[in-house]
Amino acid sequence: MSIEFTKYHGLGNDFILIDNRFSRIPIISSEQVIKICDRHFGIGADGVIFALPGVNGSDYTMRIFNSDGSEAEMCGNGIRCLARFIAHLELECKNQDQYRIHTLAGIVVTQLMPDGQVKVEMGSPRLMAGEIPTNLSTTEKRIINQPLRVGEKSWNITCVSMGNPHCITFVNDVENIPLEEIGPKFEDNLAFPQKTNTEFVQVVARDYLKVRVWERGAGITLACGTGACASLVAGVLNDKCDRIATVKLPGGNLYVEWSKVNGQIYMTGPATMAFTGKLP
Ligand SMILES: N[C@@H](CCC[C@H](N)C(=O)O)C(=O)O
Repeated sequence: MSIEFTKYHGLGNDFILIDNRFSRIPIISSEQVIKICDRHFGIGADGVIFALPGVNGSDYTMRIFNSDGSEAEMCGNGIRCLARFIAHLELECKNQDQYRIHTLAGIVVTQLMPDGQVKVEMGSPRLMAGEIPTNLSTTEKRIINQPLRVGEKSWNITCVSMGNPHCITFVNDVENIPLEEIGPKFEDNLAFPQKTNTEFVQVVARDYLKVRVWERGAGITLACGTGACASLVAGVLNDKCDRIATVKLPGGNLYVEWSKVNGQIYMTGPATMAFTGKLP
């Protein structure tokens, strides 16, 4: 039986989406994920996303696997793509523009906007060292602007979990960061028992951040939704930015807000279908 897939991207962060609504177990294995994500011998993608049936009152469940076959708890660009994919699958059955999606990081609510963008209620950031998780410690148990030795130098880092781990460091010129060289050293640093995503953030203005990302399990990507949210949170915690900002990534812009009223993070951005196909 060949399996149909649809390729989507959110600002160039690209995913293979699979309709898994009729089984509670992903219908392809981690080994197959690695194969189909390969950009030379496969379809090519930063990850694979499965749309599974909902649990506990949610409409659907999202499972996301990175291109190295590891499973992640959450994916910001991916969940926007999933919302569009679900709307496409449901066409003519339902006329819904909001979905409650169960993820390994909890329930996330997506809203299809009239202009084609997708707004996502991402939940609240988690800041305690054990929630990241990191084995770094401070008296107040949050890791904000703390030194960490990575490679040849000491970096001041802030740790934020958006359900998945993020390590954020502020730099003067994000274009000058040797991402390929330093990214893996952050990802595999012993301070992060479940590895980490890493964001290098240049504050251009209090409402404008320029970010480059090294993703756990995927390497350099053109954008990272959870990374954009984590960068804004780190910016607020370090008093470098406001609670609403445009986050410019190599693939384009995301709009992120950390609500003072309910502590939720809202992220808005595009989700684009590229093509469909069948796995052999
Ligand atoms: N690109 C994603 C995050 C995907 C998962 C990440 N690599 C991890 O392992 O946590 C996003 O847009 O958030």
